[in-house]
Amino acid sequence: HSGKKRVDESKTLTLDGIRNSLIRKEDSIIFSLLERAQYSYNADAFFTDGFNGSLVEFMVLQTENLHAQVGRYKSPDEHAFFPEDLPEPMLPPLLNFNSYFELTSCCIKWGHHLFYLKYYILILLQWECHVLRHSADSININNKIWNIYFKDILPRLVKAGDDDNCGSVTVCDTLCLQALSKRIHYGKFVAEAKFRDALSEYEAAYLIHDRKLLLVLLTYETVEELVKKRVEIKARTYGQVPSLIADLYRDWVMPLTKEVQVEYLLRRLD
Ligand SMILES: O=C(O)C(=O)C[C@]1(C(=O)O)C=C[C@@H](O)C=C1
Repeated sequence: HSGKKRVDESKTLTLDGIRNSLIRKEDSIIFSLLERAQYSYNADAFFTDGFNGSLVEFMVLQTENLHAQVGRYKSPDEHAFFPEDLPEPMLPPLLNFNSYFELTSCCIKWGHHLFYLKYYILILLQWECHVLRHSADSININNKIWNIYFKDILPRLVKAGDDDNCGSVTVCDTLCLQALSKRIHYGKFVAEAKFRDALSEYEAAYLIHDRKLLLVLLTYETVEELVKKRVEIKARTYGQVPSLIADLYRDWVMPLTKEVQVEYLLRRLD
């Protein structure tokens, strides 16, 4: 029994489990990119007057503002594009090892011992689920994702020009950016699983801070081929630009996921 329990508990940390999670995230990415592909580029949505920002910045910031209030960006697999401008959640902190300390100070301050008792218990139950190292919090490549999305991905995906759909376009862009960011930053979990599977190799590369070696260690060409093929097949069932979406995966999505992995592994033992 105990053997089986160990396997169950570690299921979420295995590379296979994490790869399945990446597969599910593919659907949101493909679907939101194909929705966006119905509209033209609509540069007006990205025009910034240098003071108020662009319509799409407004949309992403306001969406993040709302989601932050229910604690979205306290989760280790969520990364905001405008993290510095977000409000604290209205809900009690969600339950991981780090929030134990926030919670303690909160309780001392307000004396809500009973109210928070259930959260203390849940924290203890979830102790094991704290998968990533603390240094993971400092990795957020959303600025890069933003620039690549507007400069490289969109121009390949959509027609140039305007079709007077600025509003719809900003909604689509927000969804695309969030889906891409979530998948790419999931690289942290992929890297953690790989590190645990091959401690000594990754430790050796970490010690000499060798980015190239880390990249070689974490790259699986055959898996990348499979991902590309699968994305192409999925995109074909929805729309007319299957190979383009697969190419975007090859050129941007997978390389950025690997970049997050390298960054994570470089800080994993700090
Ligand atoms: O599945 C993995 O091992 C990953 O690291 C994910 C991923 C990807 O982005 O899909 C990235 C690098 C690997 O070469 C293969 C695939």
